[in-house]
Amino acid sequence: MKILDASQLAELDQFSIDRQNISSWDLMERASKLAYLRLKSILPTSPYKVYILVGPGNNGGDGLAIANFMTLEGVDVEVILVNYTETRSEDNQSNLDRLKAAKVKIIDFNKASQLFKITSEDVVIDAIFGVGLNRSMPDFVQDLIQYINSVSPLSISIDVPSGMFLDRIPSANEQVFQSDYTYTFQTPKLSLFLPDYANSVGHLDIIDIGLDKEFLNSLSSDLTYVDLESAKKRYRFRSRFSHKGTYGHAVLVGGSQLMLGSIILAAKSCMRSGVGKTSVMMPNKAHLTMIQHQPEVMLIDNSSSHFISYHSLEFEPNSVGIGVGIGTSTEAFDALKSWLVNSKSPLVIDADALNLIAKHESLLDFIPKKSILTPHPGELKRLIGAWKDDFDKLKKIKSFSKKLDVIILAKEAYSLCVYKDQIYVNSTGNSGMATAGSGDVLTGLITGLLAQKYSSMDPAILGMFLHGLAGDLALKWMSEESLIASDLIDQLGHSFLKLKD
Ligand SMILES: NC(=O)C1=CN([C@@H]2O[C@H](COP(=O)(O)OP(=O)(O)OC[C@H]3O[C@@H](n4cnc5c(N)ncnc54)[C@H](OP(=O)(O)O)[C@@H]3O)[C@@H](O)[C@H]2O)[C@@H](O)CC1
Ligand SMILES: [K+]
Repeated sequence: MKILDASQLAELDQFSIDRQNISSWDLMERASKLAYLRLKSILPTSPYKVYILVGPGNNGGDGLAIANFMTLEGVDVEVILVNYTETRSEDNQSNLDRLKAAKVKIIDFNKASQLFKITSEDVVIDAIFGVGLNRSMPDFVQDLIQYINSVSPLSISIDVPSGMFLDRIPSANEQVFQSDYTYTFQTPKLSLFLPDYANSVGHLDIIDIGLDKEFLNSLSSDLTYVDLESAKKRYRFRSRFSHKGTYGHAVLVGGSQLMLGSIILAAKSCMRSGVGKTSVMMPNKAHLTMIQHQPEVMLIDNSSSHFISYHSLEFEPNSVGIGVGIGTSTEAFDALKSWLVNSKSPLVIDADALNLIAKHESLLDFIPKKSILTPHPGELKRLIGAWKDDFDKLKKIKSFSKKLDVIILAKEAYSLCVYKDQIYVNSTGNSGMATAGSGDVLTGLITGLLAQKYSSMDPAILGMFLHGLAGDLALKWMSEESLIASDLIDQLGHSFLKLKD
């Protein structure tokens, strides 16, 4: 699914209105009705009061329309008109007139107004600013948002939390509404996925309001939200007339004296990726353990019992994944260098291989083009340097990717797969996956997909999607707390099945 900017969203809006021969008011009514239906399912069962904070624009118009639906169903609603400008949009005005006629309680809230009192038992719907926010909010709106955040009622934002910009992170003294739920319309917005906005979005729902799909697809955007539909398009069905040679030979290189589990996890995950063959180079003291865990795996001669060895393959693998558990010793550095120098095709590079590259910049020159680097935030920082905020981070990742011609998969709550100017945001995954070994499973999976000749960014994009989906599927049987990396491997088969539904 494409991620659009504010002007594209307005264009899409207008096109859909014309094509469907409806008014903008009809579209607002449709969007608001759908948001209200979601809202209904999360409202408290005990008595509650709803405050709807409404700006003078179309986001406020949505809020007023929702107020109407709630009133019709007998909910105790109070509308607060947050008047940050005197210009009220036409649809906002029509909705306001309708509410006034229905005698709903409506209060004006201006620069000079006193803050009204709410409690944590109340429900607050935020329709102050939507995607139209284009400059710092006036102080009295900031104060209002700060107050509501401090009380922490059940909070729902319409389209985006007020104070969220689509193209920048607010400064330290700017407020952003902190929602428990955000109902965004039609297409997600990049800021909703960025860690700098983590406290503001809450549970995200993307509501299809029936805007024109054909026109949406025709809009050009470097930003994509990887949902099931877009993952399915990348998946390749297997042919009955295939053999193990069809699906490639993956090599995984990893492990060191005290870190041997990671390479075992990566190998097990790789075996579940659909790859034809998996060979592993790891310290020889754990060879037997590896085979006991996964007898399908083949071993590559490795003379050291503590470290990985140099590249000395007598065959050309279809992919190599290197780095998990290798440590940052001189031996690991030398071995890594030999793998980088001697590999003829892109590598999957993770964990300590990334730390070694960050520490020894001379290694950068040897990274094969189109390699996939999978840093977690700490590794990313060592690699590209500290960033000012998430937009600055994206800029730095893009320029690193362009400079080295590599794909960066930045592991986050919403992982980002970046190649040059293109950004793919993952939709799957959960907090239970923040656990040791989770990254090793991802490395194994991507290495296995890369061996199957999935083109360009597909191994990274599909790998990140399937990995997150495995985590989500695991939660059907267990809690986030109890999820461990091995559970992800167990669910990979179910993840693949979803792609075939
Ligand atoms: N796209 C869709 O599919 C649909 C969209 N819909 C809804 O419309 C929403 C977008 O509405 P919107 O364009 O009217 O903008 P909104 O966020 O209400 O802001 C209002 C105005 O405030 C102004 N302004 C900006 N910053 C300011 C500041 N700091 N201080 C003071 N003023 C400031 C700025 O005007 P300006 O002053 O720049 O001329 C801006 O226009 C969208 O989020 C969604 O909820 C749905 O109804 C249906 C389908
Ligand atoms: K809002």
